[in-house]
Amino acid sequence: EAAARAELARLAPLLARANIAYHGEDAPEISDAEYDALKRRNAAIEARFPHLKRSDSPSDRVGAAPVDAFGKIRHAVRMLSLSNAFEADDVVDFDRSIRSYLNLGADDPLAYTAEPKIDGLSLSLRYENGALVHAATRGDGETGENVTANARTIDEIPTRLDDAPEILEVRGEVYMSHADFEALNARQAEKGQKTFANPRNAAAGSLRQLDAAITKARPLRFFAYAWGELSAPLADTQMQAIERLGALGFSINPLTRLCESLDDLIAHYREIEAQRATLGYDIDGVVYKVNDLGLQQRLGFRSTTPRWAIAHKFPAELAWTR
Ligand SMILES: NC(=O)n1nc(-c2ccco2)nc1N
Repeated sequence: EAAARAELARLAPLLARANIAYHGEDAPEISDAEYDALKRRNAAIEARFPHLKRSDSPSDRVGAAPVDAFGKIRHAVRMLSLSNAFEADDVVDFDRSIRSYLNLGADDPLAYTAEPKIDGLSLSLRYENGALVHAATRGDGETGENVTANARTIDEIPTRLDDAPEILEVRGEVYMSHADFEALNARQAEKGQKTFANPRNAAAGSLRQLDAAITKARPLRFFAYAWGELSAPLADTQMQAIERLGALGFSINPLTRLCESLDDLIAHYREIEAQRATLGYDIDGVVYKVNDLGLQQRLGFRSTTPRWAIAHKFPAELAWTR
């Protein structure tokens, strides 16, 4: 017990600093895999000794507090992170927990979508009557940074939509391709300016610029995969909603698939993993979501993650090796 208390006391500041570096200065000190492992360790101790959970526990935090330099935007619908699955057994547990929550039998049909988990930074885009009114980073999940001028410079982010619901918040990932990342670092080095550790940091550092002209000069991409506030439903299922976002003009990841069974999910995970090295951009897993939006509604959210989705991560790559 005393050892557990001491370990939690050691982990809290370590994870807090790693969190700021990862989300704040866009230059992490420890790898994602180490960060994930420390968070798992912390959660395991808290599960074993619930009364020892600290008030500054990293388990309750999503993302990082927005920095003041940007204006702040309060998300109408919280932007959450995803719980992680590392082994196939975690995926079986995920499906089982959903079936028990919904009183579904083991053999009742339950479809999921499987989408590549883009390793970039989350962005929320608010459209009113088809016009982009603001763009915000995730921040701490409740409040993000206003990066509207920056988002407008990204080609794959439409500033006007036809046939959209009056209020439509689209969520997705801003990312940079490997080729664009290498070329940017070469230009940065030539100019004697800082180079980036990996494409995610390059994307975050390029989007979170107070001078949008700098963002405009950076090769940023965007995949849409979720939504926030809606004045009318996009569709009845996750798959149809994604297709509707595509029809509205957003880039949708072509590896997104509807899976009718767990075996389909795992098969598609392996399919995406097999293509990982040739995609030309970083992914760090596959996101499974319950396809029926009525069931998603019933499943709802835990404190920081949806019950209806999980991120099935790939084994960590030893270092950023490309
Ligand atoms: N990062 C990423 O690619 N994500 N993240 C979600 C997500 C997070 C919460 C709801 O959906 N979905 C995908 N494809």
